[in-house]
Amino acid sequence: MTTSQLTEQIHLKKSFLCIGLDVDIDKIPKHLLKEEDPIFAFNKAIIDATHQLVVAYKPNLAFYEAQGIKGFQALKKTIDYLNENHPEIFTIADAKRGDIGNTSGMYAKAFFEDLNFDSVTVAPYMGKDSVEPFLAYENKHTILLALTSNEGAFDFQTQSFDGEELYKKVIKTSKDWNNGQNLMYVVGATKAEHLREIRHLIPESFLLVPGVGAQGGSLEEVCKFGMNRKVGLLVNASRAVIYASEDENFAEAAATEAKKLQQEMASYL
Ligand SMILES: O=C(O)c1cc(=O)[nH]c(=O)n1[C@@H]1O[C@H](COP(=O)(O)O)[C@@H](O)[C@H]1O
Repeated sequence: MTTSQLTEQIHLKKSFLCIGLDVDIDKIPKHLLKEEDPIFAFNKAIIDATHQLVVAYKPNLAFYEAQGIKGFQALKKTIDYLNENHPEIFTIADAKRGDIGNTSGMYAKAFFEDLNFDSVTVAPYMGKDSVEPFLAYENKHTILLALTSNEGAFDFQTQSFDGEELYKKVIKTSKDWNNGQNLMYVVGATKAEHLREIRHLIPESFLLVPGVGAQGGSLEEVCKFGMNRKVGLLVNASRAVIYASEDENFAEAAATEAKKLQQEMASYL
């Protein structure tokens, strides 16, 4: 999917919501455990109830890997279900990968070819040759961790080296990498006050902004400082939406939470 197609969807749905499919088998409604594939059953119900309100879904790989082969099968079924039924929805493999070049090439093949995700999250720590194998794919997007939502972001990312904060160096340097036009960046909603400066560095790039809902980030602040003339934002919520209820009506409850976020987003568009 191209960024123009994504922007089109944002205007069509009046939403830049991404729902994080961070499915913890211990948190899903108990009645689903008798299903052959409880994780997929949960995802399918959430997708069926919310697809009109969102422009992206983001399964976090950790939740699937934690369930071994069954988790991988559920992930594969989920991405296939999305690609078959909702090809207009942007998909993000939240895998936070990045390794020496030939290994990154294999990660890129896994997420872009085998699983056919539109994008993958990548850590910048190993530099240019660890990220370029992802960038080589046309119409696929590499979402680089810039300033993350967690407390540990202050350990390295906001530290200054040669008078410049590391996350800014990451952003500036990455722009010159081959196929840098395929980059998007992660900026945590809990760090919204940094968005204004980030927008000076990358006025046009899409930002994936996790951290509203369970982590307490403000959607209003994110929009105020982070929105560009083409919107340029994907705001993710996982737990606050998908675990809105533990009862049989869990998908409806998730849709209600998603609708609240979508309506707030519509008011900023
Ligand atoms: O890359 C991410 O998506 C990510 C980056 C970041 O800085 N902070 C962050 O919370 N995330 C992910 O976004 C999701 C947030 O989940 P909730 O806090 O439940 O909404 C999780 O899948 C996190 O792994």
